Amino acid sequence: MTCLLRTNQLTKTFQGKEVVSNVNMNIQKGEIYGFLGPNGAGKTTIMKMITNLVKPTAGDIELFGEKLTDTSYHLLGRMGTIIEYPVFYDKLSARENLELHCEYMGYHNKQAIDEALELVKLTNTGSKAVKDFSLGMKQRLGIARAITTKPELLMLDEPINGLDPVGIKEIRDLFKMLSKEYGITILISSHILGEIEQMADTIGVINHGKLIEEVSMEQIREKNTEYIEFTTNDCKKAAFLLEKHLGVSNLRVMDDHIIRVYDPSVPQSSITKTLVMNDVVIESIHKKNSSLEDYFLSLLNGGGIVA
Ligand SMILES: Nc1ncnc2c1ncn2[C@@H]1O[C@H](COP(=O)(O)OP(=O)(O)OP(=O)(O)O)[C@@H](O)[C@H]1O
Repeated sequence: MTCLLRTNQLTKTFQGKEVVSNVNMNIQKGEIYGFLGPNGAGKTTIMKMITNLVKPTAGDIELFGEKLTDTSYHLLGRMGTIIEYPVFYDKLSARENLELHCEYMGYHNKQAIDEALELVKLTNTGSKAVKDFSLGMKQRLGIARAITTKPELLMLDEPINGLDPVGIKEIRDLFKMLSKEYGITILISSHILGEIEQMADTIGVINHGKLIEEVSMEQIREKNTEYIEFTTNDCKKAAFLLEKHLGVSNLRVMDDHIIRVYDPSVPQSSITKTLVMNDVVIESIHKKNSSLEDYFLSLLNGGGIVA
């Protein structure tokens, strides 16, 4: 696989505070890379450095195999971006905004504007001024603008903000289509883990400015395990009984009342029977699957994957 975007020890300090620390990211050509992290983790700052809007304090960025410098306009022209909320000429229509953008980018292909508007379902907005668009329509127009010039890399900072569930599904399908059919590489940040889970090939997890994990979804799915979770009044006694009577060693006490058993050979009925016969109350018991959310939370809490 070819690496389309790579950062080497990328670091940014604002007023003496390091907000991005030695980040080494690797985005392969053709993949959808999901960038996950809580508010303030540093995602937007990294994206701004990749588009030359913010200058790194240290480290560097390689785009399309070339080092990014202050004058790398030819590299930036091969990217489509939405960073923070897209800004438009408010009094102009969707089409007029895209025409201006194409002119600015030196991209002369009127048909591409029709195609982009069609892809984001904004063909029937006519002469309506963008100031009268809903937030979701503006987000869709931002995506149209980012894809009009047929970029090789699309970089989208929280692009589904403001969209309703139907809109989110449409945009998710659009990204997948752009990736599969047009071979566009996509870097997308989102707080909505389920969205990333359904779209991304690779995820990069960032917390406090550090990239704490870069892993393929395939690897995460392989690590995904079934477990039995139960709520009880006495975790300590329950854990002791399960170990003594059923030989369970792979369990995790989640809090004062919740235990997870990661042992596929132990049936749920044996757990219930053992605990009830020894006067431990079970308030609820379920079979569950560890999801990306569990994985993400365990990383952010400083642990490894639960398994
Ligand atoms: N221009 C700036 N001057 C000073 N501090 C800044 C500046 N831009 C960002 N920061 C700080 O850098 C940190 C990272 O912010 P950033 O916007 O990159 O995070 P984020 O992961 O994109 O979060 P969010 O999802 O909330 O946008 C935050 O603590 C933020 O306050």
